[in-house]
Amino acid sequence: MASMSIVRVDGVGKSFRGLRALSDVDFEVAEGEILGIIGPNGAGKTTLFNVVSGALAPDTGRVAFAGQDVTGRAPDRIARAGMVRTFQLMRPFSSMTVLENVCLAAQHHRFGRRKLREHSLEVVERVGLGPWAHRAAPELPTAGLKRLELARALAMRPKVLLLDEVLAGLVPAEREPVLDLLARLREEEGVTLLFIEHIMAAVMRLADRVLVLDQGRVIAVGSPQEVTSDARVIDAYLGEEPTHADA
Ligand SMILES: Nc1ncnc2c1ncn2[C@@H]1O[C@H](COP(=O)(O)OP(=O)(O)OP(=O)(O)O)[C@@H](O)[C@H]1O
Repeated sequence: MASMSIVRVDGVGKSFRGLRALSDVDFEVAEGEILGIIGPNGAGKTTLFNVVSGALAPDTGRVAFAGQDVTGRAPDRIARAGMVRTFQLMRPFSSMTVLENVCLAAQHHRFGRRKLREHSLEVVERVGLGPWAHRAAPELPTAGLKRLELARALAMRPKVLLLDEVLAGLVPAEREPVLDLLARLREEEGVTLLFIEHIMAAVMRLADRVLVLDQGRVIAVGSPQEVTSDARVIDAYLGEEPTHADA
């Protein structure tokens, strides 16, 4: 079957000592598409990213990126091939500046020293951390650390970016520029985005399609409107909306 999809997940299952974190997960993402991933705590969202990015080998099923089977391939190889993830808890190298942290992520491009710094500084400015470029990374407030995590991923020039709750811990005013940046990445560079997010307003605004996980299974896939009016989704997740309130 001819396919335009850049990411393809087929029959993925993963258990942790008998706990089925993922069961028979299938989906495809088209190049340049923005896929939101939602679901209650423990639904398997992060585990799915771990499998797709190579951090965890699935028990069953396959992951393909750009037509290549990458199942079980090392995460750094997958990242270098162009599928890059961010982490919920970012760990900057504490003895380094913001810029140095980004340079480190960009290093695999084998740019010369000057080009590496130029490229990294561009990315630092792009995420709005220009004024912080030469400060020690741990001095950044939460919103800054989130941006640094995004900058490190962008420095790798991803074709596919997997974002694990990039908005968590940000106040609404801090979210807007991040959402704008993500929308621009797709518009201007055709970057494909998969993003795990609890903030529904952000999902509604950014996602072309939404995939809903519950207890390790895909219970719905569709447009944000379709998914949010789906009775199963309301039951499993949106019904408890107050616990996901924006606070
Ligand atoms: N390395 C691990 N060892 C054992 N159990 C794990 C491991 N990773 C995840 N799990 C379990 O697998 C299930 C799915 O977890 P996962 O973190 O993928 O869910 P999630 O949807 O990302 O949740 P959250 O929204 O809280 O981040 C949970 O029950 C979790 O406790």
